[in-house]
Amino acid sequence: FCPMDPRVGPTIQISTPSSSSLSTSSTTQEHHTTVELDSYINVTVKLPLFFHDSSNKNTDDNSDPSSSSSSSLHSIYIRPLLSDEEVGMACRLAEDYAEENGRWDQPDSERHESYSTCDFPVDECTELETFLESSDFEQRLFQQFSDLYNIDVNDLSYNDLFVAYYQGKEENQQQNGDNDNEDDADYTNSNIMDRLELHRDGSLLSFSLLLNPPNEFEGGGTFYDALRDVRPTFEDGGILHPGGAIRPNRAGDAVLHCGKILHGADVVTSGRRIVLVGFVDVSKRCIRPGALGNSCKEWGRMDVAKFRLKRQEKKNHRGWVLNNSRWLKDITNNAVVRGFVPASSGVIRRADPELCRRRRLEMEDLLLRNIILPSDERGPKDDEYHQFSWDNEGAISILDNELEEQDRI
Ligand SMILES: O=C(O)CCC(=O)C(=O)O
Ligand SMILES: [Fe+2]
Repeated sequence: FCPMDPRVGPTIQISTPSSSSLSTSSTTQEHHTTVELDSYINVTVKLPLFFHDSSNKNTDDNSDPSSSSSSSLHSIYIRPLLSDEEVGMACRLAEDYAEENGRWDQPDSERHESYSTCDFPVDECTELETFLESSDFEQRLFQQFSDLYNIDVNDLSYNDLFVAYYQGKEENQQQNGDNDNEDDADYTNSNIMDRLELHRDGSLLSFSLLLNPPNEFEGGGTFYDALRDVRPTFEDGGILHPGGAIRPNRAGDAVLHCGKILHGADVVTSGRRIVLVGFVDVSKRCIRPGALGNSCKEWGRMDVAKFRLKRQEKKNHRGWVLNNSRWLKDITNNAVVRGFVPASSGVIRRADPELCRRRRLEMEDLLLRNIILPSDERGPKDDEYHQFSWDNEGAISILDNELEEQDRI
């Protein structure tokens, strides 16, 4: 066993939810969701570990016990959150609203500046918002997050909740079939998205809940860089796919994950995929100060390496001829002294995509081990405004604050 080997298989658990964790029956509600959800399966996919701390062989040294093992954030959880009946209703309400208002025709770059998606926020559509409220959706979701990550529901809050739409490029072409200019790729492909590139969310926790039936599209799902080389096994219920995509096999199932895990939406090759996506913030009292800032600095370094290589490549030459004749007049014809400096191999080496990916995954692994403080290290439960006194804690926590203002990074 080598902890550095990303090909270590995932730990996948399948179980039916315990009625205590997901009971949706409520005597106070007029509608009846009963415990239908309990009959659906749960799947948990654990990310391989990438970080191997060779300097910390001494197990007596407990200077940073939090970084010594994987945490609940290393797992991706597929959980039923809406019943068949509920998800059918939610999907219809979302579709009607989006169609009437043209909300899925192009990415909304005002709401999500980087990595825009074709979407609309739930609070824009009163019918859907009211329906989700009447179904106690938030309570169900937060309870699920709370159970999975050991965070009090009072420490969770929505940062964003929206319905996103992906569509295969083929469908776009058919829809625009009256256009007979085949060269006009922009027109035939339209602005509708078929995927979302790898990114991290601004929120610590995220989910995407499939609203339409999985037989309405091919491809799609949420994919994770850390699962790229993990081989699916028959035990995963057909949910994990080669390349690292997780595709729930029933509408109403949600994929819950830490938003800081590098992920994206896999290409929808045909049909349309509608998902309810949420970014969920965790109060600062539960977060280790500086943890996110440190990881971002490392990830930034990888981006800089890539950028430097691109710049070097643009120069389009293989090196620099030294001109030492000004200083070494007597031996100007000596080729050794004249010299030739090749374009920096260090720049090429540091920007190697696999090396950068490995380093990014190591930092991600460390972040997942560290970012949530153990319950006994969390500050007092306080009113929300207490969060903002953080600026006193120095530059790194200010960096954390700035990062939190972004929706996707
Ligand atoms: O579509 C998905 O499953 C993932 C979407 C996502 O990552 C996002 O909207 O930030
Ligand atoms: Fe995301």
